[in-house]
Amino acid sequence: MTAPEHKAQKLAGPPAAEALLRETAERAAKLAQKPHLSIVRLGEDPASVSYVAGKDARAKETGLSSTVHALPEETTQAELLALIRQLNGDSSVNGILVQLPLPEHIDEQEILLAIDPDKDVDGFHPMNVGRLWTNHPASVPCTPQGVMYLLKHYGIDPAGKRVVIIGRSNIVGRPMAGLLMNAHATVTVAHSRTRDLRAVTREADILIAAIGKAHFVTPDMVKPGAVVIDVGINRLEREGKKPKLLGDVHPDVAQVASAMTPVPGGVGPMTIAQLLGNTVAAAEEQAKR
Ligand SMILES: Nc1nc2c(c(=O)[nH]1)N[C@@H](CN(C=O)c1ccc(C(=O)N[C@@H](CCC(=O)O)C(=O)O)cc1)CN2
Repeated sequence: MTAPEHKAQKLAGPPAAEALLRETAERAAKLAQKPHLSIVRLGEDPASVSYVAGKDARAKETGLSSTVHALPEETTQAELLALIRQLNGDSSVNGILVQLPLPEHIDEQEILLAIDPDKDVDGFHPMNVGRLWTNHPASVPCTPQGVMYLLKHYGIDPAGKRVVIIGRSNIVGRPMAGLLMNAHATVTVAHSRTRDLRAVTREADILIAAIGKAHFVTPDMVKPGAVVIDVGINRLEREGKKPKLLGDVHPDVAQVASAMTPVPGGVGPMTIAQLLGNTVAAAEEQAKR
């Protein structure tokens, strides 16, 4: 007789995202003014078009108002800066988000720096990055903050655990490390120059993959019983069909892990829910003034 194969618990994103959206809607309803989110998008990249449409629709369903500024690809740096300054000065706007990636001719850092830190609902402004790293977080990037919510939703406490994050991007890896350190985890950030990556990842009680390479994490890289969080969304283009979405983690890892997020339907839905949470939090702070 063969032993039954171990299958990890599925950490599904939608129930956690719905819980966060319900809390966010309740908080929004308590404010005298509907919180307003301004979303800026340049060009017609299909993924960005779809994410921005999702943000706009979810905002309205959650009792916020939102405006999408869909600008042509060839918008200049000066024109984009002028729009951001106008939104900074508009007291009816509580949150500003510039969808990434931006076209190559735009200096992304200058744009993110121009957003009023109090309206920076993406948490990308250096002021908000500093607040996170000094353990006084204000606005925190939506995907890592969403991962923290997801872990809590499923009763997974990172305190005292060994956490390995693969990837050091400003959107996920770095802020994820800050949040987990603030939550009392022992954190390692691995990346393309890490030596003997497999030995490092096998130390993890919680392994977070945010590399952007389809099925990069294989079962031999995972300690049996670890929790695995897959932040990757890799689009596999297919002739005449919608692109297939693949995570950074190979599905066979479910035979080794105790719990694992799927792709799609894992971390992805948390990003938009957390963005709306950040927008309501910004509106609450602004209402105190
Ligand atoms: N200004 C920002 N730009 C980008 C961010 C961000 O947080 N701020 N993150 C990503 C993209 N992103 C939101 O913008 C995002 C990614 C994934 C999802 C999501 O719901 N994914 C679903 C699958 C959706 C699909 O079919 O494509 C899932 O994983 O289940 C939402 C938002 C880069 N840019």
